[in-house]
Amino acid sequence: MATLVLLRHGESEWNAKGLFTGWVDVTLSTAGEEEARRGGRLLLDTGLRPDVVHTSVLTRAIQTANIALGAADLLWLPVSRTWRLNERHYGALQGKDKAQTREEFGDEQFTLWRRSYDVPPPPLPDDDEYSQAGDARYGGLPPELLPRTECLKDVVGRMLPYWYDSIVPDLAAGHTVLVVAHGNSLRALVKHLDGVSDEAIAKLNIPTGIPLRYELDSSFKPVVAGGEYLDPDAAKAAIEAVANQGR
Ligand SMILES: O=C(O)[C@@H](CO)OP(=O)(O)O
Repeated sequence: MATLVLLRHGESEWNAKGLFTGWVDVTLSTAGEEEARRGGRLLLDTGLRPDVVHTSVLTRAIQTANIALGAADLLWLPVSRTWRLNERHYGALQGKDKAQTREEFGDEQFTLWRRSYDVPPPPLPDDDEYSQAGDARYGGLPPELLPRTECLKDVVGRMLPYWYDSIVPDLAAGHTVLVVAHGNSLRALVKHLDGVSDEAIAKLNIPTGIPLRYELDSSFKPVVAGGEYLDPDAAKAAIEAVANQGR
């Protein structure tokens, strides 16, 4: 048996403003910092002690990991960072207001772009103010791997190599692993773990700042489907709020 804990970053400045964010590197809001602290305290209070941490290379996930680990008195843990755990690249929607996008393109198109498994938004031009084309943190990536847009299926495709090559070996070594990432990169991981269908994943949302614990069997599959949020009541309300964004 191995233990995996998933934590979505706390509310970001752009979550608070209702903007599509994707790879734009925004920071946590004050409420998001508090959510990250609460996440760390939940780990401490439930006696769930990670041994290693994996995050994306986006500031909001790194801040969340630092704040949560600080609250759990675990700032010394080893941390690995990878672009493969980044939020979904939201293409031409990055920087756009969710409610305005829904009004302009209609509910069907909005929901298709936001939650369908395999329909990406239009690509983001490299000269757009919200492009990551010149961002130093991706300088070491082969250019063909740097996305200009992604659907969830693309995120599953770029996240899984990291799951198999870096996270599974930690689990196999007996470590309790904490993954601090994003709404859609965690949806991609949950889809893989729980074998969620392409249709059903559209309805699955991840709340900010509430640790989700999975016990995994020897094949690294969940013993209990869907795992267990450390604060189930708070998670229920927060999941609803994510589902209703832009409405
Ligand atoms: O804007 C984004 O990058 C994501 C997560 O905040 O939004 P959504 O939940 O709409 O996919």
